[in-house]
Amino acid sequence: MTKVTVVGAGNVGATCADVLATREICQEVVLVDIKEGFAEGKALDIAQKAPVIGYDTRTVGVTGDYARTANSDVVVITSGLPRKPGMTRDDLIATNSKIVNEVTSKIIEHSPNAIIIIVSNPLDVMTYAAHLASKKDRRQVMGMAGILDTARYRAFLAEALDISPKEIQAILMGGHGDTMVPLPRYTTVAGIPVTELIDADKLDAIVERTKKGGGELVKLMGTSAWYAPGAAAAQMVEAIVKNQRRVFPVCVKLDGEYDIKDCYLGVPVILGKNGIEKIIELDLNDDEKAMLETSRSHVKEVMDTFDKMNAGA
Ligand SMILES: NC(=O)C1=CN([C@@H]2O[C@H](COP(=O)(O)OP(=O)(O)OC[C@H]3O[C@@H](n4cnc5c(N)ncnc54)[C@H](O)[C@@H]3O)[C@@H](O)[C@H]2O)C=CC1
Ligand SMILES: O=C([O-])CC(=O)C(=O)O
Repeated sequence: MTKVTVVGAGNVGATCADVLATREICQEVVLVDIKEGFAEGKALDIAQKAPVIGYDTRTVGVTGDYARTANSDVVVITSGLPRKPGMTRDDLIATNSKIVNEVTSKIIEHSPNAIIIIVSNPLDVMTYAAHLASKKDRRQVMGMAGILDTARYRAFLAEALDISPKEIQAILMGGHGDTMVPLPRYTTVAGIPVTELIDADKLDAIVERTKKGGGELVKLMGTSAWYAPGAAAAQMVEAIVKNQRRVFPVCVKLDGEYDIKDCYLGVPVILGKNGIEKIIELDLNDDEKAMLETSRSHVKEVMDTFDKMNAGA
């Protein structure tokens, strides 16, 4: 039986659980929250949708009962505060690092073999926090951001070109923030380089909109997005539990790849039953390397803030 736990039954966690169940990605989903009754309610609602839509996945909700999460194959951590208008993702570090530390330790106690996917922000540094707390191999602790960021980029391109978003293949690198590095040189429309189909200035505008894509939604809604993020995390779970070996941008600790060490950044990987099966190293040009370095140095600064907070704790 494939069992997946989603910690945090808020907007992103509940959406992820709903996609996992609706698409029958696993047999059982356990939703956990600290708000009394909240996860139970969300799980019951998803279970009651099953007869209408027609799916078999069982959905269970618990309040802080980690014993019920035991022997999960994959755990998605979405617990933590979302940002409000005027905040950056990095502003969430103090609250969310405590939550991610605590939750990861409890998860590992009951599911030592689980592959962990972090969603909580600031994403790259929360992946670092979970990796430290779990003491697991770096291939088994990863962050979800790149699928979401490329989905935004692909959606904007599809709209501009008036074509199906399914036709757009893209990859993107770097931290999950305004320094992310979309890669138009590696973007195609059914195999046709996107640069042959769209003017450079329009493409530049789409790249800029993508970088600030999370903030655009926060401004519109007063809190951050959940449909695309929840679905993106579920897509990573699917690649792992079905050993699909799909290629996605995923946040992982770099250990010499791209000449970067000890930093958590989004890079193209092959995702399969062991987690990160392989990191793909692209032959970046000088401009792309410079953008990746800017992103690395920003993430490293936030990692240093995390280290200082922990040293003082
Ligand atoms: N990586 C990415 O691309 C994205 C990341 N995010 C991040 O995901 C996180 C969740 O966002 P939302 O679901 O919108 O927030 P939300 O506020 O709707 O849900 C968060 C849930 O976490 C729960 N929680 C807090 N502490 C907990 C603990 N110790 N144990 C279990 N549950 C706990 C809360 O009770 C709440 O139900 C935020 O940090 C947000 O910034 C959101 C969208 C995209
Ligand atoms: O923008 C936020 O705070 C949430 C997030 O990471 C995203 O939607 O990309």
